[in-house]
Amino acid sequence: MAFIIAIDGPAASGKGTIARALAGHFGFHHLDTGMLYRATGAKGGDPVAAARGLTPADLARDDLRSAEAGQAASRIAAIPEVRAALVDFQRRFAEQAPGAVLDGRDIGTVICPGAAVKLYVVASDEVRAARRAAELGADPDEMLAQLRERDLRDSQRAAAPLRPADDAVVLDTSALSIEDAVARAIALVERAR
Ligand SMILES: Nc1ncnc2c1ncn2[C@@H]1O[C@H](COP(=O)(O)OP(=O)(O)OP(=O)(O)O)[C@@H](O)[C@H]1O
Ligand SMILES: Nc1ccn([C@@H]2O[C@H](COP(=O)(O)O)[C@@H](O)[C@H]2O)c(=O)n1
Repeated sequence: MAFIIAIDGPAASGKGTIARALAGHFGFHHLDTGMLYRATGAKGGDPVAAARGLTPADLARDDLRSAEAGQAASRIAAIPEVRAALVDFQRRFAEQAPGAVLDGRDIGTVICPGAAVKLYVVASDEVRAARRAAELGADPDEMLAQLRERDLRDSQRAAAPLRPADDAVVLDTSALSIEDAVARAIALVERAR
């Protein structure tokens, strides 16, 4: 049976950074599930048809990491039929041997509720905005407003809202370097293996 690590949390909290590092450390597969929603939103047209017809080329677009793509993703991610269209792919990905790390918003709660390890990665709003602004070369205040708007939409939607699973371990990266955050995550996984 595959060893599944589920990582959820609000925007720019460091989920992807930790997920990639864990996958590299343990030799596991990694899926950034936010890219599925970003690619769906970026396709335009009917979002349900877009999600059902996602192709590798859609996921390889070079404009998916932008703030605009994040906002578009968050809007279409509230549509239950869009989410339903992406479930099977994510669950199949998670079952790959020897293990998989998936990061997103509903991995521990909906996609992989039986995951061996569940992390809920958080950081203060200001720290997240500063990190994302530095990454995108954007204004931190504008970033702060955008992240808060996205988090609110993601946590208030009826379908698979952003929230920690009851059995998730919360990891606050506000005051942690990337190296320290990754070291803590590795220690948590080691404990569960
Ligand atoms: N502990 C940390 N210290 C400093 N910078 C960090 C830390 N963790 C992540 N970062 C940086 O913050 C930014 C956001 O991190 P990351 O992309 O991992 O967040 P995320 O939660 O996956 O975001 P999203 O929700 O948009 O997918 C990146 O530029 C990353 O390099
Ligand atoms: N499992 C997931 C992953 C993402 N979303 C939505 O996509 C948006 C973009 O995600 P990023 O991780 O790339 O920032 C995000 O704001 C969510 O609306 C989701 O619903 N479920």
